Amino acid sequence: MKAVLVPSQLKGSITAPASKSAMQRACAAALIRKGETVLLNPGISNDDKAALNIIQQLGAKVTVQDDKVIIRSNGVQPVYNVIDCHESGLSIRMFTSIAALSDQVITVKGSGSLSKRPMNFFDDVLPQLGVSCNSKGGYLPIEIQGPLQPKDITVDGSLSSQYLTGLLFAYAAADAKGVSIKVTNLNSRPYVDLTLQVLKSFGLKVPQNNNYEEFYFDEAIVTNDQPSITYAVEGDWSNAAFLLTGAAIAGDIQLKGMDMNSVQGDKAIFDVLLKANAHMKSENGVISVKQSELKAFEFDATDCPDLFPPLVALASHSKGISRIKGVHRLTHKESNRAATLQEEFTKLNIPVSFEDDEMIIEGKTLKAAEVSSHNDHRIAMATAVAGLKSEGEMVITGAEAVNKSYPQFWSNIKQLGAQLSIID
Ligand SMILES: O=C(O)C1=C[C@@H](OP(=O)(O)O)[C@@H](O)[C@H](O)C1
Ligand SMILES: C=C(OP(=O)(O)O)C(=O)O
Repeated sequence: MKAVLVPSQLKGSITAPASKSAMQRACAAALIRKGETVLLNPGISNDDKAALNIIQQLGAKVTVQDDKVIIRSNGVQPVYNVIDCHESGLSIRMFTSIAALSDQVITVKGSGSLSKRPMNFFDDVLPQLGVSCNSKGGYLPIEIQGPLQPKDITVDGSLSSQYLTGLLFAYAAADAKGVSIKVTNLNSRPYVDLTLQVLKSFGLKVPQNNNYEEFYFDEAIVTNDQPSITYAVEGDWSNAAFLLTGAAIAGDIQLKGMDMNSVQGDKAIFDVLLKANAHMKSENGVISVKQSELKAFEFDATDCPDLFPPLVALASHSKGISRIKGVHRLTHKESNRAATLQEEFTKLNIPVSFEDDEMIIEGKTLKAAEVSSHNDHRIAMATAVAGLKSEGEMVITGAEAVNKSYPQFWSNIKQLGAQLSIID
């Protein structure tokens, strides 16, 4: 699928999509919690659908209604010996440890970009917890057989925080007592805060966080006496970043549905936009952003790597040289985002270079070109919002990649006034 975009202005009011990070965690929590969960504002992205399917494969009963999802579960009781994570990094890294709570042999599979993302963490760690684990040389598919037994363990958190998230859910579900997960070099820390917040919201056991170096599950017994809980999935700061950046480049919009007190690390987009001289404010639950003369900025995105793509779009329209730190965090995403951002923005006349762990972007007049999403939703959306102000018609191939996190992206920006055609 191709998106053909003519320079345009975004104007009007829109509600942000649901956070797939919160939605997938809520699915995991609803599976391990015994009882009924009502999810309000459920996500509809491919990653969210993958999570809803996985929890059914692991025994939960799911009813999807117009504006809510009802999940009934009695804990992990697989009804199928395969779980399919499609392209979701979070789902595979979270549900592999959760599925290992069962004593059945389970094959964990995925597709597309996920087949190229490393999973050797499981080969190293799960056997230490009594789980047999065989991956295909550190890649998918992975065959596991538990039951996982929580033990004192030390894991590496440098590649991804998602593995730790999976272990925290699995330990909470297994009612871990007096054990700790020690973690070295943890990156993407706000995502772990979100995990702890979801555990708490679902009445599950929350470990003590000792400076992101140790997560200690104490001896206390947690009783789950709420037969039904309701959880509202919050708005997604990671994808809101594209709408806000697009409006700062070429527009005047009001964005609803964002929690300014969210623990999502990508909320930092608000401060970076202000730093870049965007005209924006947050009032009564609505964020307003209006186009302005943008100026270069510096930002450390080590703990919020998903902000790189929208920030490169922002930098491309910001006068001067912007510097974004944390490039090493980009290698193992849906694409190698350091390489794909450089490749695609170079086509648009925007010089992107690297110095140590920093990406350096020069703001210049954007030339229109045909760019590729590399099957990476964030590359598709970054090039699109950058192309709102350019010297001609832009073509984005592989436009369907947005379905991974934000299937409504093209229709949402069209509704805001982007002159856009989608060609199958
Ligand atoms: O836990 C999560 O919801 C996520 C964690 C981050 O991954 P890493 O921890 O691998 O950086 C982020 O990039 C991903 O999009 C979602
Ligand atoms: C990297 C991402 O997601 P995941 O790792 O969950 O596939 C993303 O959404 O940018």
